[in-house]
Amino acid sequence: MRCGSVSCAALTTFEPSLVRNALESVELFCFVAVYPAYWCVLVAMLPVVVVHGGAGHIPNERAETSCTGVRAAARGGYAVLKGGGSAMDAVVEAVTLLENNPAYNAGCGSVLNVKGGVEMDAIVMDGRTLDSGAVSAVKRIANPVQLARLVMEKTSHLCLTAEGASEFARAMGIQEVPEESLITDYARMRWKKNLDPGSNPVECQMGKMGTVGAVAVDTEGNVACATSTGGMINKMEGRVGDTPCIGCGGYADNQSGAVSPTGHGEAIMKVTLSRQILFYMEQGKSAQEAADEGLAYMRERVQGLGGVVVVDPQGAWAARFSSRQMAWAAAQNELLHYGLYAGEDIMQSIQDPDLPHTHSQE
Ligand SMILES: NC(=O)C[C@H](N)C(=O)O
Repeated sequence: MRCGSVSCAALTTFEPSLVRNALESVELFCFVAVYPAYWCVLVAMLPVVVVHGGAGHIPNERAETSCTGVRAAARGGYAVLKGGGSAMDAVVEAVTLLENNPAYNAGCGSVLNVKGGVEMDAIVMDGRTLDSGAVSAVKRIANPVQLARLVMEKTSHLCLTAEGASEFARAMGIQEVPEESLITDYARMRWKKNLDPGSNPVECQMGKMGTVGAVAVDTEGNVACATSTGGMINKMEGRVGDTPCIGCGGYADNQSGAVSPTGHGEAIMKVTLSRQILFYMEQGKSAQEAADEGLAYMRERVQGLGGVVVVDPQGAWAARFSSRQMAWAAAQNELLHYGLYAGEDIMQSIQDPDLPHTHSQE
């Protein structure tokens, strides 16, 4: 398993927005002059965005594409944050980019249900207010994460499903797309393979997953999460997984942090993985420790595998998984970290990706 998590003990006593506002005053000018190290560390921690492209087994021929996509999504989310956007803006941007990328099981590229159709789930949550929005089993929508955000912002509900969600999308002016435009040759090939009497759908389900998600902290110290998925391959029609269920497929609270998970949805739901990890953080565990403990609990208690990206409000982050692989990327302090295999942490400059990449093993 791997993680990125920055130690910042001195920072935990500072409220980022207070410090930033005070910077305009002479007092803080003196403070920065006297304690430049504190200021440097604070500036280094926020903003941050961490994304994943699904836990599971990524075939060799798809590894590079998976890594390229998460790097692009982290860059996109980070650009939003650097431009003054909120954590919510950043996670929606990052997940939209991943939904539009056919390499992942979300939006275009979603896995097919047993009838060969696409039904998608998505959630967003805002750590400032605990507002959340989700959609489940939606069809013919290019970007379910954006629809989930509209559910949060424009309705008094937390989750809309199936036909009701489509009706709401139409009322919001979201164009439906042909179902075919969401289906890749790869998704169809896997669906067909799983219909073979000799196939092992359980093994396949535990294998190539590819749900996408993001967590972020903006310069104000606000956290948010977003997750989007086509679900589990050859699932029953109408199956709702963990993703749109608050506390399972994501959770964000400014008082503790934000989590976006991926993995076997039924297992994630049984242990309410996202909320459980934040509970561990509330008990004093770091993002990395809490992620590991949550994943270990899910493995021991319900034999579930998966992965998570986690942030705390100070900007410490973790990308951890109990599955064989998880494509992930994190952008912070003008550096992009990414990895796919256990223990991998490759770093490159955000501004200049052509500079040599640095490898560090845990
Ligand atoms: N790939 C995944 O992460 C699947 C998703 N958690 C689901 O069960 O719907």
